[in-house]
Amino acid sequence: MKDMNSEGYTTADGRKIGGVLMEMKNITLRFGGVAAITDISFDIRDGEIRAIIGPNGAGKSSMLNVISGFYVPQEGEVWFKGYKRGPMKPYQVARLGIARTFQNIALFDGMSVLDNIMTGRLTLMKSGLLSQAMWWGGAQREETEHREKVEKIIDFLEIQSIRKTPVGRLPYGLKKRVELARALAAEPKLLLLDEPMAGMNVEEKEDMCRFILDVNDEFGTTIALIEHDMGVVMDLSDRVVVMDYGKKIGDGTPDEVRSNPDVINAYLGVSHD
Ligand SMILES: Nc1ncnc2c1ncn2[C@@H]1O[C@H](COP(=O)(O)OP(=O)(O)OP(=O)(O)O)[C@@H](O)[C@H]1O
Repeated sequence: MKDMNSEGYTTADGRKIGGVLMEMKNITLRFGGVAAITDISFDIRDGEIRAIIGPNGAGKSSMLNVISGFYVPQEGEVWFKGYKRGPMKPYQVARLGIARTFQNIALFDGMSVLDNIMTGRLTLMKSGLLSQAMWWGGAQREETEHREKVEKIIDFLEIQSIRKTPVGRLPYGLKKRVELARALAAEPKLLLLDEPMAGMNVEEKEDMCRFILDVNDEFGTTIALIEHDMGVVMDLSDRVVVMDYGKKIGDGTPDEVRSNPDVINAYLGVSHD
């Protein structure tokens, strides 16, 4: 990483990263007496791949849910695109340009791959039922545009051959790819990935890694992910936040994090599987 400032920085591999897209300021989140997150601050820069890692129960999922707007922290502030974000409904978050995948795949098993991916565009669709009835040509044109965008994503993620297959019949790795496709269909500015490699074999992990890098490169999508697999995270990410027992114990490039003694003690020295 070179010349980190408010305008951005340049990664070791020469990519230009922009200014702050999202900022978490002193976030504290409690469930009854349990503090899942204690006073954590960090930012996510425009165009970067940012990982949040940590042992079981460290608070990663809780943090992803704060970023996605699903949880509202008791203390602290969330800033996105220069505005302080208040409590929001999921569709409002989607309209802001934030999309996510889930650890336990959340797709419609009985529906085809294509139809599942189309659901990702729902928040972008202007035509409701009434306007479709009154303005049929316009609605058709809109439908065609949505289909074209979705077909582009299908090509990009190399899932043309399964576009008509019901999702329930697909192997796990492909379901994960379809979920990524659906999230991308919303054309997010910030894409949140919840343990994208969980449960995958080595080959599936390599594929997923390649697609995440390609999405970032091709669409310029900023990506924040939580992940257990240390190796994958270190290969993929520009910067990494490390959590342990709800606190932030490290934040920096993969190399910086790897050599941080607190991180080594809390995370790397322990087996978590
Ligand atoms: N809905 C909830 N109600 C009560 N406690 C919760 C809830 N969600 C999380 N917690 C607690 O908050 C702490 C952080 O949990 P969280 O799931 O965020 O960690 P994690 O790092 O994602 O763990 P894992 O890697 O096992 O998924 C844990 O002590 C957990 O038991």
